[in-house]
Amino acid sequence: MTERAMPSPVPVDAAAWLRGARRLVVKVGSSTVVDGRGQVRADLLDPLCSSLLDWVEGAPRRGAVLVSSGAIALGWPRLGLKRRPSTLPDKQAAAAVGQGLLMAYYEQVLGRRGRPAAQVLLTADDLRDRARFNHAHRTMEALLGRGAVPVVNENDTVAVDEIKVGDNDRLAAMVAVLIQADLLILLSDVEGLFTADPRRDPSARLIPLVAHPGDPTLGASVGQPGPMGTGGMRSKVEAARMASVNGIPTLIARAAPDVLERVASGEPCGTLFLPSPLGLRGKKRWLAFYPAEAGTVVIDAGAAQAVAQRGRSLLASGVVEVVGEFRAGSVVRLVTPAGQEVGRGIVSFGAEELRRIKGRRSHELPGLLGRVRTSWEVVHRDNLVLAAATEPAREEGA
Ligand SMILES: Nc1ncnc2c1ncn2[C@@H]1O[C@H](COP(=O)(O)OP(=O)(O)O)[C@@H](O)[C@H]1O
Ligand SMILES: N[C@@H](CCC(=O)OP(=O)(O)O)C(=O)O
Repeated sequence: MTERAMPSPVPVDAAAWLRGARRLVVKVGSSTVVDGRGQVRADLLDPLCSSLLDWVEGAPRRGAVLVSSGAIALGWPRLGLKRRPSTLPDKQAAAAVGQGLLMAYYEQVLGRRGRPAAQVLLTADDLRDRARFNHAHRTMEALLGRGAVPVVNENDTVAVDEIKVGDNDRLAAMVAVLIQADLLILLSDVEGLFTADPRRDPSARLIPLVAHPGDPTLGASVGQPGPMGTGGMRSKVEAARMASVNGIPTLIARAAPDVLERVASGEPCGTLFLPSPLGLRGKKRWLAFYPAEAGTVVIDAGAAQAVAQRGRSLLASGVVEVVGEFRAGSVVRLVTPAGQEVGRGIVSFGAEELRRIKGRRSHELPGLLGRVRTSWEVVHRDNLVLAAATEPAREEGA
């Protein structure tokens, strides 16, 4: 776990990010939304929603998205179940009941301020496909442009493992990328990221600032989620990493009624994860989040260095092995022979062709494939994002 000072002029207090933000994503976990009796925690959420709208109305062209968990926790008592369900059909049934209750609450509380609450239910498939991602983006823009508050949750009723994002922390990071948010706030039942699970270790200390979210040792100390939570602190750290790679800072803080005011006033609270100075843009943002890779391309040390450190495209001469079956245009993982992930990218050749040309020089390729092309890059650098582990080397010099 690292607590390094940030050497650059990037703001290291959440207040500056919040003040300057135009787009904000706030995620509330199940324990924030639902009490032990299966009721909405209106005492907490009413003021929280109200301060969110105060922030939106505090400057022109601001918009906020709420990512809200709680459908299952609200739904199972209403469905007459004795305890939180453990089977998928029961969880899905509970979510179907609870999601309606959740939206009824948000419509009422946001409606008091004249703001429509817009239910947006997403699965990983909606963000995996570039065309669907763009549709979702346009819908969000339309909602924000008209002053609605999108209330996002995973589409639990239909989501099975293959199409699940899996937890709402990651979903919130994906939504932050989708709307090009300036700040992601993950609210939970804990002050922020600690050096150890504070429920188990009383000596655990709060980490106020994470300057390098890509640091692989970060998260080594995280324990299990709380009784209502799904992903726990691990998924929050992962979400913060995703956001950081995409140039978005993340604050993890305790969900208090006045938490946004406290952040805005500059009071130190929570853990702030700084964005990577090499924040991705456009297609690369999407690519970094593309959850399913169609195959793996093993590349040699020279190619890994060219791609990761010199910002070059991947050429056939650097390809050592091709794993899996995929078509041209698929997303593949690039790894070294030792298995270290270099990045992911959109490949210009199908697996079968790539096997024929691996290790060969560009001038040999027309003869091998029996056709000519204007470019022979296997993965063009514009279609490539580096793995978090390879980012810091470039960040230092940036
Ligand atoms: N290193 C850590 N720092 C902070 N919290 C941790 C850590 N390890 C485990 N936790 C636990 O993670 C819980 C928050 O995650 P979770 O229960 O999933 O919340 P939510 O429902 O808000 O998403 C906290 O209650 C805390 O006990
Ligand atoms: N989609 C689920 C929540 C999933 C989830 O990630 O929950 P949490 O860890 O409490 O944010 C629901 O609405 O019940």
